[in-house]
Amino acid sequence: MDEIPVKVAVRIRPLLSKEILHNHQVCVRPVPNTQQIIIGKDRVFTFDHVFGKSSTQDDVYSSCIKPLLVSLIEGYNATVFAYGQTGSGKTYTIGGGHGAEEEKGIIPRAIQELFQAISENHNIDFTVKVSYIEVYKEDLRDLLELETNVKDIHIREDEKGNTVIVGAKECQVESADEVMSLLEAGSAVRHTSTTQMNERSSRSHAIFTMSILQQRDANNGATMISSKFHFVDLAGSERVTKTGNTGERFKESIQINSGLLALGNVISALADPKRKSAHVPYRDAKITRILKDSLGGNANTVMITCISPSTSDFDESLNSLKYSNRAKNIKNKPIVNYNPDWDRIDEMELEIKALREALHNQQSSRVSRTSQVSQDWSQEKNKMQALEEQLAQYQLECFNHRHCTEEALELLYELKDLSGLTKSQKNRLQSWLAVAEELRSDVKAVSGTDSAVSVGREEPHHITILQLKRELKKCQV
Ligand SMILES: Nc1ncnc2c1ncn2[C@@H]1O[C@H](COP(=O)(O)OP(=O)(O)OP(=O)(O)O)[C@@H](O)[C@H]1O
Repeated sequence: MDEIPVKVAVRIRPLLSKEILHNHQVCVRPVPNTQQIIIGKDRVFTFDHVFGKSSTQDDVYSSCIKPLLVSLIEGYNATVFAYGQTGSGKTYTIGGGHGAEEEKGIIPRAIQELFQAISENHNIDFTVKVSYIEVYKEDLRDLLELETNVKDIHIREDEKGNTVIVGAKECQVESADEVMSLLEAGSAVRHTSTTQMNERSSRSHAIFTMSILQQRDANNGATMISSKFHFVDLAGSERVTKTGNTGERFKESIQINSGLLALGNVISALADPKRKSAHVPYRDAKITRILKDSLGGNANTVMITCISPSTSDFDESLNSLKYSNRAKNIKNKPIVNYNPDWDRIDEMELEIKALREALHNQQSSRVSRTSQVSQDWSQEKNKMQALEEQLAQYQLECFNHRHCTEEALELLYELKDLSGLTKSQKNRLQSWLAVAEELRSDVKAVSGTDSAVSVGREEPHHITILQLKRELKKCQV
């Protein structure tokens, strides 16, 4: 598997009218007939492509993107990402679908060319799908389906380690016009706002993806090939002091800068010549997770660094050039993606796994609630049982008392009939009989009617339990 370096292009935009008005000077320019750029008096950098202020959209597309589109159709994944300070020309270069024909950026041109190639390749059956998401303050938003909850869009890795975004809408498209309307609709709802540095500043990282599936003639070898082209318009790096951002814009700046810092750390780790097994901090931000395959992975990648020519932006431009200079050392290993069904199955498996996890979490919270209820219920049941036993015990004691009283009474009556008792004995016997009679009527009052007792003579506590159980059932209903 060949290693191919990430290609880095630098584009210098022209001075804007307001900069000309304020008499800004130019501090950076291309060195004629080379791929070099000079900033300040003598800082020179070399890149794969350098585009000066009069470069056209077509120049950038033809040199940087056309080869990627060719490789896309061959089955390789491709990525182009625009990096640079706020207001340096990233969105202009990537192109959100607006503007006159010659002003159209990379995406509209790639769409046009892809459908041109499809119409010329009659023996290949193409299926094209597009998705469009943004990373806004570390949340993923579906720009083609705004109703989708941000929590339902996830970045996952399939078993081969490829990055997949699950949960975002993928629209199957049949024509360039159809893709253009989706691109325009998505770009219109992207987070943008006016800042001191840019009238229409992108406040999010946007990722427009075209996925193509090709079914080729079986005689030509592989039957199915799939590939993806990511077009990434990063939010611009910004100095909070310079932008004067406050409130919500300030919070956005912090998130934007920390995402770009994470990207810088990934680039540094990958570009370090001493790196062999060193950790690459892809997981530090959503944007670096999304770009994992494109930086050090299996895609053909082009980074386009946009810079402002103005002396007032000297520091930012120099930083961008240093950042991009490092990125040149990143090596990717592009591969052709055969049998996309497997990839689709992997994606579906990941989706199922995510759904299973969600279901499991839901179930376990329900189980814990149910187990609390059943715990309470079993405590109540135990209490009832203890009460039942206690009552049965009382009932039994009561029965014994009554039994003793009855026997005592019988004996006393027998004694009463005996002759030869002294008067005082007769008197004592009489008073015992009175006490015993009284006791019997008390016990009767407590233990119920005679009939109940007569049945209960055998097993009085069972009757109580049965009654209690009936009462219990009534309570349970
Ligand atoms: N090569 C160019 N030729 C002419 N105008 C340009 C060029 N590049 C950028 N501009 C103009 O500069 C302004 C800022 O450009 P753009 O919005 O693309 O910057 P950005 O880098 O995307 O900014 P942010 O990060 O704030 O979104 C726009 O008015 C755009 O039309």
